[in-house]
Amino acid sequence: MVALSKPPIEQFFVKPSKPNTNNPLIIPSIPLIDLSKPESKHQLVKACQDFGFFKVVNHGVPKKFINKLESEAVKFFSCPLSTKEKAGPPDPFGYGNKRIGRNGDVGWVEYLLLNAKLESDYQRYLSVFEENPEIFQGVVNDYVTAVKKMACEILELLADEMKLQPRNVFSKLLMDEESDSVFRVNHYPPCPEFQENEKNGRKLVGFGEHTDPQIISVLRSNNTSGLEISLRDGSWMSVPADSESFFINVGDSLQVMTNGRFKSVKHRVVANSRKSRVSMIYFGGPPLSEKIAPLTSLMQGEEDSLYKEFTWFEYKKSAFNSRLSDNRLGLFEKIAAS
Ligand SMILES: C=C1C[C@]23C[C@@]1(O)CC[C@H]2[C@@]12CC[C@H](O)[C@@](C)(C(=O)O1)[C@H]2[C@@H]3C(=O)O
Ligand SMILES: O=C(O)CCC(=O)C(=O)O
Ligand SMILES: [Fe+2]
Repeated sequence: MVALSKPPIEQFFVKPSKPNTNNPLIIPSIPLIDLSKPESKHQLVKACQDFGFFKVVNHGVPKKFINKLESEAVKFFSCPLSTKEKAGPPDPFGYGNKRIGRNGDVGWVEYLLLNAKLESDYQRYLSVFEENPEIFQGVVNDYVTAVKKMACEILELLADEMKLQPRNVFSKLLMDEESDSVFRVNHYPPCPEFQENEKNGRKLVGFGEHTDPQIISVLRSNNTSGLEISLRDGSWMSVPADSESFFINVGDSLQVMTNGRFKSVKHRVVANSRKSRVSMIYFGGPPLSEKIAPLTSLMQGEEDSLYKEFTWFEYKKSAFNSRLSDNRLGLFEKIAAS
């Protein structure tokens, strides 16, 4: 078990939310997409429109890359706190513990936030790994390269199905040398002091509700559940963990580029009092100078753009000044004329 430093436990309680009002006979389920099947294109578009979230199998990411990264991550998080803190605080990259971002959000989580650029200098974090420090960098590079390839394939299938030209209209933003993508490894340690509260139906915030600002996020976790997505009626749906699959979510920037057709899904993580959860997420983002606006080729007839144009730099700056649960895109929405 990993000992994390203080803050009162009440700060980590999930606020009560709306009960599920869906017809219990039509329980929504997470779309499952087999990337090896030709019908996946159509299913991908539907999942991005209906949920902004889906699970993929036959993803092509080698199992050995996933296992190696998980074992390096577990090794890192098992180090004494004083050792891990040498890799922090995150500014924006590095080791973080309980504090998420710069604006007062807290969660029962510790994490490593890294630049996803392969040539990034991880020296500050590597010094923690006294033996063979270069192994960590190699393992992250292999994993990120494979996951980015899968993310690009998904984005190209989406563009194909929507008849967008060129088919790399989204994926080229991740492939660009200047792509501003981030990689994060989260560890939610068990919290035995919370067991009593759990009996009263309380939940412990691991990572508070939010949407991801980038284009696309690719998540893989161990077999401890905790991830929840927000449904249209405002209720929360728990996503059963599956360490063999990847979970994909639409980010704010893709919502804007599709003029709201695809939904940037609100999600959160509830921590577990008994089991630890380890997740790794690749956030595929565009270059800082990239203009983000609805694609003209997608706009039909008199369709108005729902968003003011912005560069990724502008959006990112504004996002990083916001709290997790803020509606970040709100500032960039055009007010419809009445
Ligand atoms: C509270 C915050 C943490 C975050 C930056 C922000 O100000 C608002 C967005 C947050 C988020 C969510 C998705 C990713 O985990 C993340 C790295 C990102 O790009 O936006 C985090 C930011 C963070 O942890 O610094
Ligand atoms: O750790 C997880 O499972 C999800 C975390 C998350 O949503 C994030 O880091 O943006
Ligand atoms: Fe997220």
